[in-house]
Amino acid sequence: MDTVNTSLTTVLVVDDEVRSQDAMRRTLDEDFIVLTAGSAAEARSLLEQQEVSVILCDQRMPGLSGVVFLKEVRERWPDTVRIVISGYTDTEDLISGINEAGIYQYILKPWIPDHLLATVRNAVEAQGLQRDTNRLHLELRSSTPVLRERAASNLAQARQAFDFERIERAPGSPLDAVCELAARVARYDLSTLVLGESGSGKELLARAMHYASPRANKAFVSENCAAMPDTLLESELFGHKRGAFTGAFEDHAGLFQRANGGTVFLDEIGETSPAFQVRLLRVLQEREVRPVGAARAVPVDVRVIAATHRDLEQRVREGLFREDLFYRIAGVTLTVPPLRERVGDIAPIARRLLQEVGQELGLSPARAAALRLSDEALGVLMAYPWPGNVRELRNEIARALALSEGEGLAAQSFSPRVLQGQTGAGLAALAPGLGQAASGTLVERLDAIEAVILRETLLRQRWNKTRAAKELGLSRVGLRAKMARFGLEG
Ligand SMILES: Nc1ncnc2c1ncn2[C@@H]1O[C@H](COP(=O)(O)OP(=O)(O)OP(=O)(O)O)[C@@H](O)[C@H]1O
Repeated sequence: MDTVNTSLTTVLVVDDEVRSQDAMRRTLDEDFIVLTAGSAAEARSLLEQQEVSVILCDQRMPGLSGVVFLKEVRERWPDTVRIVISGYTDTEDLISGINEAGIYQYILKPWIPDHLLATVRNAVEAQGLQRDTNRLHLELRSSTPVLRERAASNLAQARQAFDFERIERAPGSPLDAVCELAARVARYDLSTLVLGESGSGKELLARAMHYASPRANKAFVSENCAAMPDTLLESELFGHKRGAFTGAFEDHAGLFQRANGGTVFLDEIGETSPAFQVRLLRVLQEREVRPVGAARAVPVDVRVIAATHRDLEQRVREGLFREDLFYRIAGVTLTVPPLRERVGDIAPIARRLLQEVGQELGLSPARAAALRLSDEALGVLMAYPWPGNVRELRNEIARALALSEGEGLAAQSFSPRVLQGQTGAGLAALAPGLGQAASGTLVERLDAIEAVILRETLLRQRWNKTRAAKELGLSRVGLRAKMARFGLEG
């Protein structure tokens, strides 16, 4: 069992296979504190000792299935985000337990490191936002005048928190035009498609639209359509009736019903299967959902905002996305540019994130507001292309702030990949290294080329040695030996 650690975001991996534990740790430990447990008993004992934000639990463990354990976790530690990892899509046990255990996401083996990392990052964010939304809607439903008054003031706060003005940007930013159009269409029930790379701010924009619309006092619910197989996604969005499938012990209202009167944000719509697209199209056309196993459909009144990082029109041309659904969801299309195309936005966004993260780390609002970013630190942030966009910037600031002392961030606190300033720089950008290959013995020249290839791969893989070794067909040990030989450090 791991030693106990204290940190902002802790992820607990529960898996009886040490090799899987290690693989997950390697994928996650740049961004999170990762604890591992080989059994439910070990996991319980860790949970009793410290706060854990996310649990990744293998479905197959000796003596106890993942979802059964996660059901217990839900009861005892309800704020924990629960993710199950399984090699089996439709086992009865999994389906029956998944709703009761309140599973945030379901990841199929073999999992892909980037996807796993993105899922956990999203889960951490969702945890914070969901808590706020739940509180707000609980209070709005409550009936005493005092509580209603409080709820109204919470709604005012939410409106302020998700106002378009809170989408940080520099004067003249390309985001101005996007926000202006979004604000203009927010009050109409036009279906909206938000395009943009992962982490660029699509959900933030969708939320701002919701709170600027007449639907603001109803729920905003968000679902990542790439996260689960069709059967679960359908049950999650449209609900199911008791007895609809093995283990459906109770009626379950889907997100569309729960968001009635409000807004449903469907993230990663481009990843949905043709079968699911047909069902969604029917719901949107008929404005009613039929829960799985139900005889009758239920009318729903929701505004749908969909998002994707894909070129959806291209997918339509390739026959991967239904054209009729595309036109149904893309009444208005908004495109959030990647952060590298709006370098000017980095300074205001970084300052905002520094304050937010400072408060999350326990600083008072006044002390968090006093945190400063040195010019040198800002220069480093502006030189980096941010492939993971604002989400990556946020994680970098959180990490750097946790490591630094004093009143602000110094450039040295950033991680090596950000300090290097470039990812995907390519061989051309590393020409000085190649210059050394122009003279010397054959062995010396080949060495120089090898060093350049290693460095380029490591930069592109953000110094993740497992991925770099895999790409180059080396073992991790072999890669480390070569890095030591060429003086490369990550
Ligand atoms: N302009 C901005 N100002 C302040 N915070 C921002 C801005 N853009 C994004 N963020 C923050 O960055 C994080 C990622 O944004 P968001 O979740 O909206 O991205 P996304 O495009 O929906 O990502 P994904 O497609 O991966 O779900 C969130 O914490 C969000 O609040």
